Parts: sequence; C-alpha cells; structure tokens
Amino acid sequence: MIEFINNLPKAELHLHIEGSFEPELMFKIAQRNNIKIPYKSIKEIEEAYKFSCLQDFLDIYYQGAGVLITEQDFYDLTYSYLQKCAAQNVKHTEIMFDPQTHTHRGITFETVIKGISKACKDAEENLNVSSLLIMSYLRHLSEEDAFKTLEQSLPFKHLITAVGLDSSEKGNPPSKFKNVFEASIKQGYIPVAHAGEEGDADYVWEALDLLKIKRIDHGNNSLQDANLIKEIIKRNLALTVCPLSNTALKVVDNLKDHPLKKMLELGLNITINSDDPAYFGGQVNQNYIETQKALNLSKSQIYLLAKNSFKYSFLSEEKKEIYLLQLDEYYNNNK
Ligand code: HPA
Ligand SMILES: [Zn+2]
Repeated sequence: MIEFINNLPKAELHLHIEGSFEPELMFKIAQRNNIKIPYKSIKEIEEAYKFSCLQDFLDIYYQGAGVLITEQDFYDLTYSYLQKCAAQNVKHTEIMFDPQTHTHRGITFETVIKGISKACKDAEENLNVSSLLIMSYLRHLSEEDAFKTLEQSLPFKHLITAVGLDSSEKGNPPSKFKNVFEASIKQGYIPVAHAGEEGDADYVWEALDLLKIKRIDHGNNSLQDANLIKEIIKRNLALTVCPLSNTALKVVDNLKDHPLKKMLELGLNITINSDDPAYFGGQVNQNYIETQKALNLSKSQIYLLAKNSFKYSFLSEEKKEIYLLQLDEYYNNNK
C-alpha cells in the first residue's frame, strides 16, 4: 500500500509555501542574511514545534518566515518544496503564499512573487511539476489591509490564479472580507478560503454565501450541519483536508478519530493535503500513508482521493484530462 501511495500520481491543493520551510533551509537562509533565530539547533526547532492550537502554530510560523528577505530566498524556499513534489509523484500543486507576512516586514510584493513564480516556472521545465498560485489574505488583519494587498498584486495578476483566506480563524469570520473578495473576483481571481478548521459551520456558510468560494480549505466543522453538507455537495465543492495538520493543531485528537472516512461516505468531495509540512510532521504522501493506516482506507478510496485532487484543481479541463488519464492508467495497472 505504501508503494502504491508513493507512486500514485496526485495533486496537492492546500499548501502554504511558508509552511514548507524546513529547519535546515531556515538555518541556511538565516545565516546568509545575518539574522538570529531563537534556536541553536535543528533539534531545538523540532522541540518548539509542539502546538496546542492554531494560534500557537501561527506565532512560530510567522517567526520562521521572518528570515526570508531576498528574491533568491523565496526562490530557494519554493524550489525546495517543488523538488519534494517531484519525489512524491505530485504532478501538480496549488501553492498558497501570504504576501502580508512579508510586506509588513518591509519586503516588497514584487520580491515575493518574483522569487516564488520563477521557481514554479523552473520546476515546470526541469522537474515536470506544474503549479499555480493562491494569494492568501491574513484574516487577523483588516479588510483595508487586504485591499492594499489586492492593489499590490495587480501588476502581477498574470502570475496569480486565486485568492485565499488564512491565519487566525476564530473571531475573524469570512464576512469581514466580503468586499475584498468581491473586488478580487472582479479582477479575475478564483476565491477559496480556510473555513471550519477551528471556526464553526456558520463560518463555512459565510464563506460559501458571502465570499462565493470555489473550494473549502479544511472544512472539518461542516459536519456539524447536515444542511451545509447537502449544500456543499449540491454546489460540487471540494474540501482540502489536511489530516496531519489536524492532529498537530488538535483539531482532531487522534488520526483514528479523523472524520475523513465519514466525509467520503457522506459523498463529500475530499482531497488529502499537507498544509504546512515542515511543521506538521509529513509531506503529502505521509498524510496519505498515515491516514490510510489509521482509517483502513481501501485502494479504491485512495484512488478517489487522488482523482479528486486533479478534478477539483483549478487546471484547465484539457490539463485535468491528461493527468486523470495518467492516474487511471496507474490505477488499472496497480489495483
Ligand atoms: O492551517 C492553517 N490555518 C490557518 N492559517 C494558516 N496559515 C498557515 N497554515 C494555516
Ligand atoms: Zn492551511
């Protein structure tokens, strides 16, 4: 089964590039930029990565991102993640980045987007991994600040496919960002949002009805509301579920209690993703492997999860078709 998962062609739809920042690379870039980080060794960093909730994690995640200064830093961070994609048979990835985490430290939007997008272009050519970008607004900041970010993104609109909403969920409902999402959609960006990770089902309703999202990031707490489940299925929206993130942030106590299998049985369109792999103990394949084991998922369920990852991507129908054919061929030869 492990080999079946490792070789399975798949896409990743929920990945924060700042959350892919491995300790080794963080040390290297910190040294290069003459920045002190509050850890003496990789062991100390790993010790610090013990979280009791989302906010606990976010404090450390923003601190880690603070060593990224130059276009080269953003390039190295992104290329390093894309190399991991190639090694895991991730054929396509939809990468979130948080511009405000960097612009608030005096790094220009241009530096961030140029470094990330150049790595994506090189990986497409050299590693055969395709990607697109999701610019995520930080929900603990104001809507006005998100509007500034939208404005800064416009010269680089051709490099960005979607907008997202992440950071501290509780107390920052989707309704706070209704206007900036409306403006983002007008600019041609596809809307997605984190909803129902720590927030309740009403936050997912708001994301659907007010932000008009085309995909739900996490969405675990949708299970609180049977009408919401029906609505998600009716709108044909997928949930980008992140099992190891959920256990690391205590959204779920134990992987054996994870609702993913129940979600599949309810007919929800589910995908498996790593969220912040450097912080949560595993890349996307590890998420598949551990979840399969904990929930005793069948090969056909694993196949369905990979199929959903392409089907609910924001690729063109033609490109989806190519990847889906590759996946079907793999499955027929290995089931
Ligand atoms: O899992 C997450 N939730 C909210 N914000 C985030 N930013 C990075 N990862 C996350
Ligand atoms: Zn996330």
